[in-house]
Amino acid sequence: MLFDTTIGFIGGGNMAEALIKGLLAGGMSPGRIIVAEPAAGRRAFLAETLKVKAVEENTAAAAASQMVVLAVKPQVAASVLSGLDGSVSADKLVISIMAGISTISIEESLQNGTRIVRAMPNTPALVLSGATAICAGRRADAADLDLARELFLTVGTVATITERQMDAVTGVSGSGPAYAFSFIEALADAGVKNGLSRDTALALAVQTLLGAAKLVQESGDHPAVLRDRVTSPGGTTISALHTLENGRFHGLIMDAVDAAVKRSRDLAGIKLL
Ligand SMILES: NC(=O)C1=CN([C@@H]2O[C@H](COP(=O)(O)OP(=O)(O)OC[C@H]3O[C@@H](n4cnc5c(N)ncnc54)[C@H](OP(=O)(O)O)[C@@H]3O)[C@@H](O)[C@H]2O)C=CC1
Ligand SMILES: O=C(O)[C@@H]1CCC=N1
Repeated sequence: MLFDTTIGFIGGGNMAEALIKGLLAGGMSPGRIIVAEPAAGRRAFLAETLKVKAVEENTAAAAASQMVVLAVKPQVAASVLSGLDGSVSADKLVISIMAGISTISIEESLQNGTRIVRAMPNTPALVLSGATAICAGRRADAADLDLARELFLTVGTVATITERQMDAVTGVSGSGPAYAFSFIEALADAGVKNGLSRDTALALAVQTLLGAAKLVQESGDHPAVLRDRVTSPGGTTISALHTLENGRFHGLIMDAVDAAVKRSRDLAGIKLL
């Protein structure tokens, strides 16, 4: 059971905060959560606002926990993993949310038979609307995947995938909120350009994205079908869509995701040993 588990976060940044908030909202006791974070100000913030234990040493958080969540940047993975020494004993479940870093490389770096589950969450987890994909490392079993699923279900939806699909997930839903934020910003800017106040333009843009996403989700209709229902013959929408397609909107989004997928594959090249 997830809520009977003690969880140690290595790295107390954006994603750790989002996941901890979800766990607490789901009913987890803050006393079961310990975060290792080098920045004193950040430790104080996490301890004060979330009432969790925040420590400086990664080994202290790992040693005190049954589940260890690796929530540091991939670029510091090598030094963090080597610094964990024996604090991650083989009986612990390790969950890595680091982009690009494979379960095999973490297994080889820890060298003690630890079970690893890899996950790719996203920042809407902060408002319990995240989308996470998980996959098992070589030694993780069904119970480990279930526990990880329970963890990420506290902050949104969870899909189980193969590790080969993890780079694609990173490009689509891991990085995806950033594309959506850019789209919302551009839509609001266009409203301001055409005379709306900034507040009104932003509120309309946000609700339009929220509503459109909800309509896709709840209707089950293909987005192209729903788009046709907005697009009156000779109307305004088709003029806008024409402009988007002249700018290769569809292809541009696909190219952008391809770039993120490629970067995720490149990050896998970071040597952990
Ligand atoms: N942000 C996102 O949308 C997503 C991120 N991820 C993955 O999650 C991981 C964390 O990302 P995110 O939370 O955004 O990043 P952040 O930079 O916000 O968080 C990382 C935290 O780790 C701390 N840190 C740095 N060095 C160490 C160390 N040696 N030991 C312990 N902690 C350390 C950082 O402190 P300081 O700032 O002082 O250096 C920071 O607080 C990354 O691997 C990323 O790929 C996955 C999905 C989505
Ligand atoms: O930009 C990044 O590398 C991380 C991984 C997915 C979202 N943010």
